[in-house]
Amino acid sequence: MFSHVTPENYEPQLEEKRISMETLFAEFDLPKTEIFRSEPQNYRLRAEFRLWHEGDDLFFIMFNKETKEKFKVESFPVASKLINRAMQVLLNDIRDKKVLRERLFQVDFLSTKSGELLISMLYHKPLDDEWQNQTMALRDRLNTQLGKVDIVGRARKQKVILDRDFVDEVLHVDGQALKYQQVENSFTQPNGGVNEHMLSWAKSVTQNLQGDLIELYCGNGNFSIALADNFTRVLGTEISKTSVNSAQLNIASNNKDNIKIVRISSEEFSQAMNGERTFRRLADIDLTDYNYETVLVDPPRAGLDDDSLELVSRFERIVYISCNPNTLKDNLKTLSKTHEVKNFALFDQFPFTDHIETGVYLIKKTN
Ligand SMILES: C[S@@+](CC[C@H](N)C(=O)[O-])C[C@H]1O[C@@H](n2cnc3c(N)ncnc32)[C@H](O)[C@@H]1O
Repeated sequence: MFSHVTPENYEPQLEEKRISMETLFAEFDLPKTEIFRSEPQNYRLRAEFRLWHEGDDLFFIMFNKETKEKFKVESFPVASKLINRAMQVLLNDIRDKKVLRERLFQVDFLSTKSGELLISMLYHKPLDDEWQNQTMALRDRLNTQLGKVDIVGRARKQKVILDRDFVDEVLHVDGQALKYQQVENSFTQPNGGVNEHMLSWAKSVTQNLQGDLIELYCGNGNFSIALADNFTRVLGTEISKTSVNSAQLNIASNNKDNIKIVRISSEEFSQAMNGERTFRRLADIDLTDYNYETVLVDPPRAGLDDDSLELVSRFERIVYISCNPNTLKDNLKTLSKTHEVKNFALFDQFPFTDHIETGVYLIKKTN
């Protein structure tokens, strides 16, 4: 199923993406596409598998997107080496342990470049003390074989954390080591190496801008922290409580004192900026005090809603990180009326899939 995921096939698939992007965006006056490569294999830091039980045996399975048929996954070449090792060690360990394997239907792995691993085990049964005792022993065995491993158990209305439900990642950006807490089940960029390229690219396009940075969809502060030194202040906004909590922690652990993060949706933030509504969550922040020249957006696949798009179009400079070329194209139709694209980058965050990550830097037209 994954025989095409080889170093030899890497460049041709990337070239296909470059051509498809340049065709899709042909109507815009774009600069040359900057290309940022991934490792051809073992680049994905998170992976989720269903479990298949057959008599006394159990396997990881995935489903064929076209035929919907299940297939057995013994190794997953796009996932990190640590995840591949953990897949085997975990199954071999729990295969003969009734309490651990019974009614286990999914396992999620979250690994880091820094060598940590969090395993989430999802069950169709309540998790009792016996399960917890056996899982602690499992965690200790995995620790001796795999390094720093944590396990979280999930069942209906239940989440059991043994020690931690997060990993600590370290990303290297232009010679700086940046620390990020990444919590189970919250958004993190899946390809750590390409994420480092994205952060470095965003740093380079915003170098020497000064002023303040307003950021929509800031997640755990991935860009906020990497870009903080380029700006006087950073104001990040994000809807997920878990990600906002991580962002606050990450600001402290990276010793940044010029970043504020607010838990607010981009739609609500646009309303606050337009003076249409006031929010208690923004009570400590004087929105009139910020310099609104540079904005960074990294929206989900749906792209920017109309109000956020309108808000963003008021800024002099826009950094737009996109994981969906089609919604990016729609949004660019509006933004290119007022802004010119200065940089256009393809980040190969998802090799051997149809997904394409893009970075666009725009500045306001002078007329
Ligand atoms: C593609 S992720 C980017 C996160 C972050 N910039 C990063 O690099 O890790 C999109 C983020 O938008 C958040 N989000 C989704 N819908 C939102 C909304 N309506 N308003 C604000 N944030 C939203 C998600 O929780 C997620 O953290």
